[in-house]
Amino acid sequence: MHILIVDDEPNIRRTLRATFEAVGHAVEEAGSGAEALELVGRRSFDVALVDVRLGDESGLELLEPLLGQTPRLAIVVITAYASIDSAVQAMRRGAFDYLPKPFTPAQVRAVLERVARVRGLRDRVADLEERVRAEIPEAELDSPDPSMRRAFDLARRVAPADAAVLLRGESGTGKGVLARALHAWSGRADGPFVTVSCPSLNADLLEGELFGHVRGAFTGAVRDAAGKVAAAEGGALFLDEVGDLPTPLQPKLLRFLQEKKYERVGDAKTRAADVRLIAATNRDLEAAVAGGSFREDLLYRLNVVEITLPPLRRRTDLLDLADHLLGFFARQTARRLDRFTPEARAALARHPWPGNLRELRNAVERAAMLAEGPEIGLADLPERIAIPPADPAHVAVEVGAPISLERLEVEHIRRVTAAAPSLEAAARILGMDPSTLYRKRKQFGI
Ligand SMILES: Nc1ncnc2c1ncn2[C@@H]1O[C@H](COP(=O)(O)OP(=O)(O)OP(=O)(O)O)[C@@H](O)[C@H]1O
Repeated sequence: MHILIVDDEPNIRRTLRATFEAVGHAVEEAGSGAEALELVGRRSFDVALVDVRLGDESGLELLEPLLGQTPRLAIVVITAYASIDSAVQAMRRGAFDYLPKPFTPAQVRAVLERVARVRGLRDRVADLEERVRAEIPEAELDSPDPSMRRAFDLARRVAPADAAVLLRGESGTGKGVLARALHAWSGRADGPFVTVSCPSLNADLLEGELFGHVRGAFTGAVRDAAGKVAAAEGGALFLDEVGDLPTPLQPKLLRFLQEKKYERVGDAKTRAADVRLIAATNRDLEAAVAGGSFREDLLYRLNVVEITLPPLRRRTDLLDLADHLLGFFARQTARRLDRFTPEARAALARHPWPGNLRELRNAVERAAMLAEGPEIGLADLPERIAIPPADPAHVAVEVGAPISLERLEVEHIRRVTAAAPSLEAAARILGMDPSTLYRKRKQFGI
């Protein structure tokens, strides 16, 4: 490390220099505050040891300008009187630690080890954030919006614990992205992150997918399979849309949460797994509990920690996000895309975004492809965003009404799905593949 010693006593400087150089650090000395600032202006340091008494000056006054120049600098304050007072003051002003005089070489080394450890952790967090971004390159894991900031702060705080986390929010608000980030910020980051999507056409298939099965356990089980719980060993299992977990599977998941034990379908052998559970839902699970489709005890096991993501239309940073995504797609397409026109911004701000971030991302990606100049105009946005509905309250959504085909499609899918006994049945009525129905529900935020 590069270490700066700021002390007006040459003897102390000499002793410290010898201690540090003996273990391979590079050292510079300053006898006054002015000298220290001069040196910091010229090159970067990892650690500064600053004596509280610098002749007539106070070392404490030096903290702010030093940190102003190098925010990452770890400042260790040396105080002759071992006075708690000046140490507390120093820490309040951003010092990393303090050393009471007289100190032994072992104490000095211990402080440096702490600096190195904290620095290592900080670098690791930055590295992990980078990896999450690489996986979802447009992900913005910071936000000035108060409710988003609360959500990100909470996620960072609970990430290291092994407790189950329940992510709530409408479709497309970023629950999947946050689940990955949470995992990347946890101590299990080197372990796998495995996703299971709970809306399934068949409880048996889902049970097999989750816990594994032996050959012949059910139709289609042609060979033994280990399942996703086993695949997530040492890492995290992300249960997407957990509100759609079929009722027969709920007691099995509950047992797994309580005991970390499970059996493969068709196998009597009990197996154990070390897996952290992250679940997401866009449903009102309390209402599902009241209606009897979701077990209350399972809900209380899943929501040890609950993080709610706000819908995009309520976020104060909607336009910042649009700018962020525009920057991302400009880089990706190597095109010059500077900004949205004021009209386009107004349309973005007015749109209700039923598909939330997913819809915004898709709209910006599309606009980035269509736009000719450096500005994104109204014409580059999808019609439903660019043109506000004439008077939505008075135009009935029905065949032949003056509305777009898309609005009709959304309404039709919504009604058929609500009336059908299962998603499979709804897909059959609509004449589409169940996976297409699943995708469309996501796309339109149904
Ligand atoms: N933090 C973010 N920054 C930028 N884009 C994001 C962020 N979070 C989500 N998105 C965008 O929105 C899309 C949808 O996010 P994600 O799949 O996490 O939502 P979700 O809430 O899990 O949706 P669903 O409930 O439908 O599964 C992502 O693919 C990404 O493009």
